[in-house]
Amino acid sequence: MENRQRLQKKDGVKVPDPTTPQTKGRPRLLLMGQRRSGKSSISSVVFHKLPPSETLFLESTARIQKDSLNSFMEFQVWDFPGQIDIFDNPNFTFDMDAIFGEIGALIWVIDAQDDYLEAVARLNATILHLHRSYPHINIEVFIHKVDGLSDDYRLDIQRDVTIRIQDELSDQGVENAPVNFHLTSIYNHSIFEAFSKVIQKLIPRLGQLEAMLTNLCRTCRFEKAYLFDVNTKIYIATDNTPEDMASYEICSDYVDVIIDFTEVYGSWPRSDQWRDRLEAEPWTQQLDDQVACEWAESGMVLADARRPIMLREVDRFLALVAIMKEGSYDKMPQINMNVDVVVKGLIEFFEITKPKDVVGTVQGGLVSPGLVQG
Ligand SMILES: Nc1nc2c(ncn2[C@@H]2O[C@H](COP(=O)(O)OP(=O)(O)OP(=O)(O)O)[C@@H](O)[C@H]2O)c(=O)[nH]1
Repeated sequence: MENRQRLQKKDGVKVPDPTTPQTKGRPRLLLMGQRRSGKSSISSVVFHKLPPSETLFLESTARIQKDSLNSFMEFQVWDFPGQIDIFDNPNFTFDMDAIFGEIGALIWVIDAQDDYLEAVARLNATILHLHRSYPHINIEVFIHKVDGLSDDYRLDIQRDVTIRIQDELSDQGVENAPVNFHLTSIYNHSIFEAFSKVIQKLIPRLGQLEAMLTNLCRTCRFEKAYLFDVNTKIYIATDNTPEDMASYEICSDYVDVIIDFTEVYGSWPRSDQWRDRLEAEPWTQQLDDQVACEWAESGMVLADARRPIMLREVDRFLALVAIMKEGSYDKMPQINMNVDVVVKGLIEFFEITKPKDVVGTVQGGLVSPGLVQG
């Protein structure tokens, strides 16, 4: 404790206190890397919706910044000051258990527009330190600021960084360390895509979520379905069809539009005339029965490909967004029924996979959604 206070006075560095109650039991994402590599910008853009151009005015981080995020799952993001090397600090010995004990992932940010050799050397030293005591920590390397670089050059840098790390680790006798690489920029969707991959590894029984979405895509003839965390636009799961950045981008932009729209207009009353039309042929059902969700539901058709996109709110954090095939609008009642079943399954999934001390004892298993074949 004395050490901690001394360091705080000396360097202005706030050392994490392992006894702080709000930090217990939540997976933690640590953002580390050299000064000015872009850590605070990433955290501000992804978790606080800061427009990327405004990161130019961010000040250098002097203390460890801890953010607690109450989302579909509670987790923390710790942003480390670039000038501090926690493994080689003459002023203070850090409490490694307090930092790395409950970690979900270590995100190491490398500025691809700068000379990255020192950053790679520090990352290597960090992996070697961690490997001894915490061999299971996922290390996610964000090769960052790739927006100004050509596609070929990006891949060259990724190859070079990967080789430098793998060579050093194998020279030190460390094989199969869990290190993954992502090319990122705050100026496009790549940073959200990379965070999606990182967060997905923290979700227990992710395979079950993916199976639900795959099943939904098959029965409703969807091209692609995503489960979004609406506040961050991170996708928590998708179906098993190949990854497609363009689909993710359009669905993510759609989430933005709906959120903005809902914030401005909230829910709106429908006129009797409009209601009568919606309840007539071919739907022939009360509108309240057709609208499967009271909160937010939306559909839109892309003019170019005539592919509808649908969005359905799952709870206040999550939304299901899917790209349908051409002509799917004719089958909307059936699709709505299936989506409804999956939404219920998703709600149940998150109830069951919550930490036991939050929900108490859980009995029974997941409901296997009974979908109606299209
Ligand atoms: N071109 C480009 N610039 C970026 C990107 N991300 C961050 N930057 C810029 O990089 C600079 C440094 O960003 P910071 O987020 O302050 O860096 P940091 O790693 O938190 O720095 P310290 O707090 O000193 O450790 C800012 O001017 C950002 O605008 C990116 O994806 N592309």
